[in-house]
Amino acid sequence: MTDTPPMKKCAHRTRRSSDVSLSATGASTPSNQQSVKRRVSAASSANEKKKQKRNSYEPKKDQYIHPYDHIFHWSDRKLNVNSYLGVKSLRYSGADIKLEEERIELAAEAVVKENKEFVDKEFATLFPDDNSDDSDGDYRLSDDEDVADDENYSDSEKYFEKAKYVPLTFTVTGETKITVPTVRKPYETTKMRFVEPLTENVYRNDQLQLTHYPQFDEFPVDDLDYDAVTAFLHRTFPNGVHGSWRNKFETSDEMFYKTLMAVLPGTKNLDLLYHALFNIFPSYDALEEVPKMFHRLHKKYSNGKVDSEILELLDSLKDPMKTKSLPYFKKFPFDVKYPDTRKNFIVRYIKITEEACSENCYLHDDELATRMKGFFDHPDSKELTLCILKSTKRQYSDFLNTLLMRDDKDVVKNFCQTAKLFPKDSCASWFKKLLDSASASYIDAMAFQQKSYARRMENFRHAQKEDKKKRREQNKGEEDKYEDYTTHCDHLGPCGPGVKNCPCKRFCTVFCNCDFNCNRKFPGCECPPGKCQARQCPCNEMDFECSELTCRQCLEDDTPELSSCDNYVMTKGDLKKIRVGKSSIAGNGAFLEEDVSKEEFLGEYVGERVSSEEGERRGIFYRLNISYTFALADSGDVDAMRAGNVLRFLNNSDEPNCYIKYNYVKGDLRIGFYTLKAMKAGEELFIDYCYKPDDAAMFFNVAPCDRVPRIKDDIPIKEEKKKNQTKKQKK
Ligand SMILES: C[S@@+](CC[C@H](N)C(=O)[O-])C[C@H]1O[C@@H](n2cnc3c(N)ncnc32)[C@H](O)[C@@H]1O
Repeated sequence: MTDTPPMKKCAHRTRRSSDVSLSATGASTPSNQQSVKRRVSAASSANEKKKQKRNSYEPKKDQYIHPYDHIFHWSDRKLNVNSYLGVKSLRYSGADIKLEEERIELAAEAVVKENKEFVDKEFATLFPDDNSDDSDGDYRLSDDEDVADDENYSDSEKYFEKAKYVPLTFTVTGETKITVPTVRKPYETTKMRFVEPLTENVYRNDQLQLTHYPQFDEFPVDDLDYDAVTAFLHRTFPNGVHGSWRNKFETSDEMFYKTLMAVLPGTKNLDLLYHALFNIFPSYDALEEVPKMFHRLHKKYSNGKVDSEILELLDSLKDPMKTKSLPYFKKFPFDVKYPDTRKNFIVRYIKITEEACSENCYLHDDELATRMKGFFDHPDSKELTLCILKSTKRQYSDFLNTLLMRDDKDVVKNFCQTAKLFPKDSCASWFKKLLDSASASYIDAMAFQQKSYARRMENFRHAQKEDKKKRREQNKGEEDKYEDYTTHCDHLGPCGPGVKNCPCKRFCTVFCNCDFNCNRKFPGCECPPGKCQARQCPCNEMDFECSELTCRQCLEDDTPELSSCDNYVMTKGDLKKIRVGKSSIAGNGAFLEEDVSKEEFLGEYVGERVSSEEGERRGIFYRLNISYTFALADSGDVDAMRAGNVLRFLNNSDEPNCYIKYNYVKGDLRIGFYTLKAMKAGEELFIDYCYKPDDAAMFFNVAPCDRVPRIKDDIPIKEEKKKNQTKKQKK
């Protein structure tokens, strides 16, 4: 788990292994429950703070606006999209949501009615002589059956009454009273388990809504309290359980789209609209995904008559996949996404406006008019082409970032508008600074040479030393933790933890989009082949696997069969021959199928790469059975429950023959398994899970059926047991 305290005894060779352990996430020991709660409450207070901060958001003049800041957030923060609709942004309350819901419900009812009429008409043409005779196999309910159906099933309360499962209200210790929507006990089904084989981690989103209730018969107890488990699930998933709440309108995509189009013209606040939509149609993905889906549906169902106003509106909503709310989306192959990473400039086009904004407008400046000529592609052009150097001066960077890094757009349509946001200088003066930072041709821009490796390494080490000093003062000597190096930066100007636009906390990597001479960019190593296992190798020192983007020499002789670099094993995806067999300790285990030597790489522990929060949620189910989750400090979890490789079968031992070492591969933290000694084929492999005593007691000594939480409480069961015992004694 993310905040696992120092482990009892750990054979890991990793220097900072205390950050990580095979997670016993969700184990139902009291201490663990408390820690989950603590984490939840800490997270919620942090969220509250974030929310407050967002609500008080007022873009200041002069403020750099990062592209992500324009992305739609689920808050009542003021958004440009509302001004597009010609109304002011509104803050909203519960009553506002209710009103909005009513508006949507009306529209949805109309769409459903229209659809029903359409279907009826279709049927009428298909079966013009139909007189409800089902003799030809076309079964239709008789009038009587229709009534019975209505009476028994249309009203959910009556339905539940009939089924003897009524909604239950109860108080969870120390928490608020909640009403639990009841579910019917599912039919008996056979268990189905399979694991998808993986060769590398796959990134998974947070699943904020549970897609379906679990098969309760999977839980190995007879007296399981279904209602309590249901309540627990509702508390665990922020967006509830699919289909269990107000899912009044189970509709098709098309009907959902029609409802949206019906309500959109009267919309005063998009935040509110989406919030209410989600309340009514919870089955339509998580809250964060609705805007994206809206875009997709519009493209699909507008029948070629794409409404440009709507599209513009949708564009302004942006793709929430890019936001930080879904932490792992940002990690998709950025080395492909940013192929220009190694270049030191960006290209932008500036549209020359027709009207001057003021007396000090750049359009009135003769000197600038002459300079501009050098940036036109041809004499009649109305757009300047600029190659802007990323290493622009700090004094200019706020302005240039706001002007050029917005909306991922290449063309700046209104220079004066941005200049107005920075009134400390005139429009003409900002334009001059823009031209100062740019070249007119790629060739000129490329002419800036990359500094030598030795120079870059020297700058890097110096910057790291300075940072470390500062951190030591701030953290009072606390040990460095593993960090997430996939937050690559993408801005102009210098980098660093104190710099507004730079998300890189510790240092930049080759995947960052900053200038190639950036002082904070890790330059890789220059070791000869086969020498990178030594701690003297800068990559090894940083727990980074060598990369062909930074390290030239060690990978020079690399072939698909044989790696010339010994710090490249996980990138290559090497895996020793290992089979699954009956363990000498518990359940299945992993056995060698070839001889290995000491300190040999066995393979990477792969699975679904999820956020720590998602790991916690999944852990709630795993505590009922078995856990395959590895926690990676603050970088999330690797869960091999549903997908993984053979290394998921390694059991725990206090005398392990393998150990774990964590390495960054392409900036992402990954788990490597290594041997502690030479071994022969046939031997079973073990690692030390580094569990806390509570977790060990839970997962190693307690049968799964005894781990099941009886939230409604144990008392009736205990009393039942006592009664039985006294009966027996009497006999
Ligand atoms: C990653 S799995 C290991 C493979 C597992 N034995 C199987 O059959 O799939 C971890 C689970 O194995 C079991 N386990 C591992 N080491 C154990 C040990 N030393 N004693 C008891 N159970 C153990 C626990 O149930 C634990 O949650």
